[in-house]
Amino acid sequence: MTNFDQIRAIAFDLDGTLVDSVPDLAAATNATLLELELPQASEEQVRGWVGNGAKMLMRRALSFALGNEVDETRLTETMPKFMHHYGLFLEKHSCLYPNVLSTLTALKQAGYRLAVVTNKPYRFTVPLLEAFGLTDLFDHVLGGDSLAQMKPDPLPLNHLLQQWQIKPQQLLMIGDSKNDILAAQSANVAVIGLTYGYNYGEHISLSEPNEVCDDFGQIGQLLLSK
Ligand SMILES: O=C(O)COP(=O)(O)O
Ligand SMILES: [Mg+2]
Repeated sequence: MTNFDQIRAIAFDLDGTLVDSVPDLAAATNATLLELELPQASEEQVRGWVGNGAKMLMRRALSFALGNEVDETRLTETMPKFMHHYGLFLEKHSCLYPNVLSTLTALKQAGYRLAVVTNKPYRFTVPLLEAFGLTDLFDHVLGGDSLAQMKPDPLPLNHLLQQWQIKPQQLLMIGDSKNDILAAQSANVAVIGLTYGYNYGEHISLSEPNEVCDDFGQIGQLLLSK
């Protein structure tokens, strides 16, 4: 088992890790497609499109609905529609995964510094955390548009290392997608992969995280049972 003794700070992914947000992402995607008079997508399809931010989600949705590569102008015109619809849904059908609140609270109480590093646009990230009572747990919140690059680029994690003035071996990333694992590996940061989230239908162990967990509560067991 990986030794996490040096870890002082933890960066959490959001969608598919803390919050099951696909029902609302699917509702907003379909509201957008409906407005464009395009065919609807299933929740299962949308689940496979989440992971690289809102623009990539709409690129994949339009490409499905139109049956071809998406014209950039059309995508640019569609984004405000999606952002409007998602802002209306946001947390309506979303929920926290089991053991998230209790584990985050225990980690915070144990002295770990916590951050959110998501590819979701920042403007949706903050109200979503607020809706689930998580805001006060995190010292830093980085959205997909907070910096010049999003995961799988290591920039958000390198940014945290700088903000917190800690070494890569003191930071741990926790996420459900290969984008989280790749970002951590590129930043030389240890990473735990979760099996219950969204990873394009691929098992997270294929990305070779340091540990794999099926339940968020197991993170507490790995980091608090000393
Ligand atoms: O919004 C997305 O595409 C994914 O967001 P995540 O990075 O929190 O999983
Ligand atoms: Mg995720």
